Amino acid sequence: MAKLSEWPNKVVVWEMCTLKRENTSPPLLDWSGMTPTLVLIAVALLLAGAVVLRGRLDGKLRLPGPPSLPLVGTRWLFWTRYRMNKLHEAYEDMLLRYGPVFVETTPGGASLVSIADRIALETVLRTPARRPYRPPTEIVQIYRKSRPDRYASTGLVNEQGEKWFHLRRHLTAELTSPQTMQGFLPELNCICDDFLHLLQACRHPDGTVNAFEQLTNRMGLESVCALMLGTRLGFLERWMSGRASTLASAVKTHFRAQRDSYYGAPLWKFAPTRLYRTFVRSEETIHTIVSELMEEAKVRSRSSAQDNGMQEIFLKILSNPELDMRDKKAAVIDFITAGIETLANSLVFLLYLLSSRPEWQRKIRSELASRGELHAEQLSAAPSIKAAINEAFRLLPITPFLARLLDAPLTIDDYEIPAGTFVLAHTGAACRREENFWRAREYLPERWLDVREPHAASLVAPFGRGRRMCPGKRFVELELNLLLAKIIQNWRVEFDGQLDVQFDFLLSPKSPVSLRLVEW
Ligand code: HEM
Repeated sequence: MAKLSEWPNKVVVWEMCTLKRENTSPPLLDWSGMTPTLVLIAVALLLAGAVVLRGRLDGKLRLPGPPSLPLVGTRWLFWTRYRMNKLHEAYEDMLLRYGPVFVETTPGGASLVSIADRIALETVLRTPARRPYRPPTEIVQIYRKSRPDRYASTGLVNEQGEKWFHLRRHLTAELTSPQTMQGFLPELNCICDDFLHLLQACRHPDGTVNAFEQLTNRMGLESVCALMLGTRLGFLERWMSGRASTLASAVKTHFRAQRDSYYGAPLWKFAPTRLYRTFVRSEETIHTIVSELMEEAKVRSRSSAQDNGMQEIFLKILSNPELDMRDKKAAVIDFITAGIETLANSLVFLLYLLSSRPEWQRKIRSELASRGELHAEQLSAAPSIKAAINEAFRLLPITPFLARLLDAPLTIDDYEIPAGTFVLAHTGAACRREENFWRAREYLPERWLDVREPHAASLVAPFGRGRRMCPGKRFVELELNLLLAKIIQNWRVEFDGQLDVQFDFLLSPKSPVSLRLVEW
C-alpha cells in the first residue's frame, strides 16, 4: 500500500506533462494558424485506426469502461459522443452503460475510476486521510508555477501534502469558526435585505425577474467580499460599475477554461493555445480586480475603526507571520473567486426546485413569524428551510462528483482498486438512484423531516468530505438559509418549464434564467 508521503510523487507521474514542465515557463509555441488543424487530423486518423483495438490498454485495472485508444485514452468520448458542457449527463450515461464502477484512461495512460456504488462511495468519503489528496487542476498549477512573482505555491485548492496542510491550518481558521459567522450575521442580514431591494427593483409588474443568475452572482460577490474584506463594496446597488460584471465573467471563463483543459484535447500543455491564453487572461483579471478591492478595503479599514461585527478576515490572514505574503494574497483571491458562482448557482437551483412545490413554500412562510432581522434561533425554528436546502443539494448539487486519490486499496464486488488510484466519487448520480433514496428523482424536502427508506443521507456531500471539505460551508449554509427565508417571507417563487443545466466545471444554469417572484 502506498505511504502517504509517496502520494505526491505518484501523482506527478500520473500528471505526466506537469512533470515535464514543472520548472519551466508555460507553453511557448504560438499555435495560431494551421497547426491545430493538422494535429486534429492526425488525432482523428489515430482514433479511426485504433478503434479496432477496442481492448483496454490499462493492464492494471480489470474494470468495465469505454475502449481506450493510444495517446488519447478514453478522452475521445468527450470529443465525439458527449459534449463537455454536458459532462454530468455524460457520466450518468456511462454509469448506465458500464455500471456503477468503471474506468476511463487519461491521455497519459493513467486510470480514472468512477464510482457511484453506495458502499464504495461511503468508504471513499469516510477516508480518514490526514492529508487527503485531491488531484490538482493542472492548468492552474502550470500557470502559477510560471508566476513566482505572484505565487509562492499553487494555492489551497491545488496544493497537496504538508504544504496544503500548512496553508489550510493558517488560512481557514477564521472562515470556519462559528464565532466569525455569529459576528457576521447582522451584516449578512443587511446584505440579504439589499439583495431583496435589488430584486424588487428589477421585478416586472407580473413579478418576472430576468437574468436572475446575474443578480445572484452579484449577491455572491458582495457577500463574500464583505466577509473576507470586512467592507461593503456596492455590488448590490441598482446601477453599479462594470467591475462586478467583469469579475463575474472572468470567474465564469476561469471555471470553463479549467473544464476544457481537463476534458478537451491537452494541446495547451505543449503550446500556449487559445484555451491557455484565455485561462491566463481570466486569472489575471481576477487577480487585478481582487487586488484592487483589497487595497480599497485596507484604506477603508484604516480610516474607520470598525465595530460593526464585520471582521476583516483578510487583515487577519495578511498579518499571519507563518505565511508567505504571496500565499496570503492568493488565498484571499481564491476565497473570493470560490464564493461567487458557487453561491449564485446554488441559489438559482434551490429556487428553481422549490418553485415546483408551492405548498412547501407556504410551509416555510408559516414557520417564519416575524420580518426584519433574522437570528439563528428563528432559522432553526423553521426546519422546512433546512429541508428545502438539503433536498436541493441532494438533487442538484453544483459539484456532482468529488475527486480523490485512494489512500488505501478498495475492493468493490470482485474488483480490486489499488491505493493511489484517481477516483471520481459520483455523489450526485448516487443520490438520484432509487436504491439510495425513496422517489430519488423527485424534489421532496419532506424526506428530511420524515425519513422514508431508502435514505442514504451520507451520500449527500455538496461541500465534500473529510479534511479537504469546503471551508466556506458554514458561511454558505447560513447565507442560503437567510436568503431563502427572506425571499419566501416576501414572495412565492414560480418558474415555467425546465431549467437547462450545463457543466462549467461547476453545474450552472444555462443563462439567462427568468423566474417570477409573486406577491403572496
Ligand atoms: C454553495 C457554495 C459552495 C459549494 C457547494 C462548495 C463546494 C465545495 C466542494 C465540493 C469542495 C471540494 C471539497 C472536497 O474535495 O472534499 C470545495 C472546496 C473548497 N471551497 Fe467551496 N463551495 C462553496 C462555496 C465556497 C466559498 C464561499 C468559499 C470561500 C469563502 C469556498 C472555498 C473553498 C476552498 C478554498 C476549497 C478547497 C479546500 C481544500 O482543498 O482544502 N467555497 N468547495
